Amino acid sequence: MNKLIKNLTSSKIKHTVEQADLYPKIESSIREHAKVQDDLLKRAECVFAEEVASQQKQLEAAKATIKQAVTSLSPIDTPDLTSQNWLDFPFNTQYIPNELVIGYQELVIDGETLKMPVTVPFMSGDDTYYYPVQADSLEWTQAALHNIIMRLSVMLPYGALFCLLDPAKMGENFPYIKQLPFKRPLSNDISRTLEEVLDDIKRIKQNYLDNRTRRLIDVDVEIRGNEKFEFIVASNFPKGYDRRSIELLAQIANTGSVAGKYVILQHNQDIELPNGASMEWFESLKNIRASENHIPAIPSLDMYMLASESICDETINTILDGVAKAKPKENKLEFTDVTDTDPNHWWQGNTDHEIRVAIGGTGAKKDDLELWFGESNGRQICAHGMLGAMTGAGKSNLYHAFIMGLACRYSPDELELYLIDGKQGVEFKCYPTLPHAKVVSLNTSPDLSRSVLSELVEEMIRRNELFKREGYENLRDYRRRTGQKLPRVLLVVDEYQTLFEDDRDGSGSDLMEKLATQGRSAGIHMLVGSQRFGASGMQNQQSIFGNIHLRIGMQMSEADVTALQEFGPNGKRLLRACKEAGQVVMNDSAANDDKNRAGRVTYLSDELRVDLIKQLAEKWQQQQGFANLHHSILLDGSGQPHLSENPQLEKLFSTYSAQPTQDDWVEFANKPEHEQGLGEKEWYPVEKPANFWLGREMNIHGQASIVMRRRSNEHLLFVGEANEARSGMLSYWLGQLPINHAQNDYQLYLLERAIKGSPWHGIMSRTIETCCHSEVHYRESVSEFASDLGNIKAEFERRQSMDEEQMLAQPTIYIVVNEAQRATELQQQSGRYGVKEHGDLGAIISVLLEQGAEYGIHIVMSFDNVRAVTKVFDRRDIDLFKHKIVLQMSEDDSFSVIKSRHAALLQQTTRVPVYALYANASQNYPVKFKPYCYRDVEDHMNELNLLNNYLKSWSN
Ligand SMILES: Nc1ncnc2c1ncn2[C@@H]1O[C@H](COP(=O)(O)OP(=O)(O)OP(=O)(O)O)[C@@H](O)[C@H]1O
Repeated sequence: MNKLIKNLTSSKIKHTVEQADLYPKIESSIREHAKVQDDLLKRAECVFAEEVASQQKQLEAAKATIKQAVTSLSPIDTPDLTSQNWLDFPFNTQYIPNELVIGYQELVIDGETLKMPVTVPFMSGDDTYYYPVQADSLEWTQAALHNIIMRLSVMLPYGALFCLLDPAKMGENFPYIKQLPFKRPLSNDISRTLEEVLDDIKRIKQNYLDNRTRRLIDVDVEIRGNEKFEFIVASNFPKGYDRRSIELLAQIANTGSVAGKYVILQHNQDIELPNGASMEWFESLKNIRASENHIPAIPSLDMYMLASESICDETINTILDGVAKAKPKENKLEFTDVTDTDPNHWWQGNTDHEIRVAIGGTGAKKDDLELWFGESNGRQICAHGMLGAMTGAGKSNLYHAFIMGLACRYSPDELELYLIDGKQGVEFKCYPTLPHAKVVSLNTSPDLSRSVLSELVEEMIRRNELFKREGYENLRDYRRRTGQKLPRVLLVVDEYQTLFEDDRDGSGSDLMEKLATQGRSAGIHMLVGSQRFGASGMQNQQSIFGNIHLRIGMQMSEADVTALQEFGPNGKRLLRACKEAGQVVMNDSAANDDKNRAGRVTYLSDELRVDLIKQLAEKWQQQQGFANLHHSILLDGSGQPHLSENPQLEKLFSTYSAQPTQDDWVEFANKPEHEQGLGEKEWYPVEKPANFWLGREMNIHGQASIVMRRRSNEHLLFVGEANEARSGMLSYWLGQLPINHAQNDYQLYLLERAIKGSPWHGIMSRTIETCCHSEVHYRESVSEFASDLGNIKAEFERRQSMDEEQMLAQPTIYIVVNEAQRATELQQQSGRYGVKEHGDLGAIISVLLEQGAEYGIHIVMSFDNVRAVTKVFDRRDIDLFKHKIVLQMSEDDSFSVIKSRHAALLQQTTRVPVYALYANASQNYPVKFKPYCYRDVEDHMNELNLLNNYLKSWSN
């Protein structure tokens, strides 16, 4: 610039432009220009200095960040495992190692050397790795393997399974192998071990993976459950490997990562591969030390990678002790993940062609495992199902998830449930108030379970006849064309083998076959469960199983899986993998082994179940405008029945608001039992029939009752030791007199001989005081009773001369003797020729037994033993009791009272519940039932009060 000015001001140029008068202008422009340039330079210098300062600042900040990052690395990312305090590490979280630390880089910052972790991509892709090793690097690469194994143990304390291969030194290179909580057992033949790994890969692919979920790592943890990731680590490969085992290992390396199996090799390149084997077989194997695998922390800094530091035994022990104590977090798939529990969204389903609900998930989805019965839209049929699972496998929970899922989806007029628990089962005890539950049976005896099936078979026949009559093919057709909401029925039987126990005539198999083959068209489906699929004693197995299209298996013993016929090889492989409660394999295409679906059932807690049942019950009650909550028919095999639970009694009082007329009684008696009537066709008012409920029969509707009429020998005899049953039955019999007779329509003469001070004394008087309002003659002394009998005899003689019309107007007379064994005055005495003869009282009773009933005079006697009966009556007299109720007794006694040994078999297996037998002279077979028993005063009073309240409702 100065040079330019100098030139311009030289004399020569000055002279040239002087005349033009330009010089001053040029000079001022140049000076101005020079000044601008100077300013610019100064400003540039200034800006540069600022930028340098800012960059310096950034560099310092970056250094601080790096320092901070390195010093606050979490223990799982720290390159040096030995430097950590593993004693305090919680080992309670799973960290999926998408990036695995395999060593460190050193970075010097301000004179301080920092160790930066070096990572490789790991479980996120198909990466498998090898350490290339020559003889001199064998040792440090072995240390690197230990580091990786320990780091994976820390990261996946209950999710890592190790398969540590060291065939040449037989495991010596992994001295801590025993301490690892999860390791694959190794067989002497390495190929066999590797084949097992490959089998496992197949199983996992089948079990969890599909188009949507391609890798185990992507499967929901709730569904994956305790399925582990496996790390196959081979030391000093290929020493000790033959061609086959290398081929298998390569196959695992190439295909295993999707199934969570990852291979890491220490490849000793000084050892030649066996003939024909090639490292090329390992398609995705990467050199772990090659820098392209690493994600360097600061790419622009050229740093040297060092291997992991060797890890000391103490650290290994501490880590493995911690891992051994690690408890997996419970990964439950919750019922609420799958089912909408908002009552406003319930009951949207329609059961025209099927019932279907999700009970869990198979893979990435939580709700794609469905159970269904009916005909799917594609016309696939699934009539019935069978569930096999060992105890603890989650069978009960599956029933609950299914039942409650259905109950939320379908309203009670779309679906009815019959739920039968096994012999000792009370799993379904929460369901009586579920509005869908029609029958709930607990502690179900074989007889009882068969009777429920029998009821369903009858329902099936009724339905199929209805469809046929009205010209419809099946339930779907009927519902669609008539718009009638006839509900589908689902029968669930837990421990279904009970059906075939003590089943001499094969009726259990028969009933099951009928339902299996014809139930579907009537919309009746069964889900039966047991520990095994088959059941001993089951007949017609082929025909039954042919209609069980759905098979559900849960965890089972190895032997049971092997013996299974209901699943093919694929299904069995999946079943073997069911290692936890809730894991399930389903196949809804009977024997098609390609249709297996494996997954996990949702978990439904007891509290939630009870709460949902309550809400469902309330919703139904509101919707129907019922005064009371719904109550299903509850059968309990273990307890005695209560009169207050008798649905026929309830029906009688709810139907008639006053004492029923003769016509009402005919109507009620003729009504079938499934409509809560008596199912009694022979009910003629001229015979003044009276019905007495004495207990519950071993079937759904059957209430054990006797009808006493004005016909010959209509008398009642109770015999047996069980006092609570005899006293119970007799007292409730007494309580029912006013149900059958209006006031003044009957007279009761009762001799009570129960021992004063015993628990049985006072039962009858209490009943009479509470319930009987008619003419009652209660006696405890035989002499008073004797005079009553004298009067009755006179009345009997009076009635003998009456015509039918007059007779009908006479009240019925009941003569009752309780604890008759203690009324010795009734006993026969040896006569003059050693022949036994009736005394005065016995003679009257004998006459009345023979002829009294036609004249409306009935005798009811209760004895605690058969010997006492035979002391009062001879064989002929005993036969004059048309109705006999006997309790457990010896065979001889049973023969002498009911002419069969059935009463000797009543309490064959248990003392409770108490059973009784009703032998009716005009029926061939005695009927077993559970009698109403006397338990204690409070219970007795409650029952009597209820009865009295009913009776009062008639007199108001
Ligand atoms: N789907 C599930 N998810 C998680 N845990 C479950 C699941 N199902 C069951 N369990 C757990 O397993 C335990 C046993 O389940 P469940 O009572 O249903 O088994 P079970 O096969 O009916 O056994 P048992 O025959 O002995 O009654 C339950 O207490 C529950 O904690």
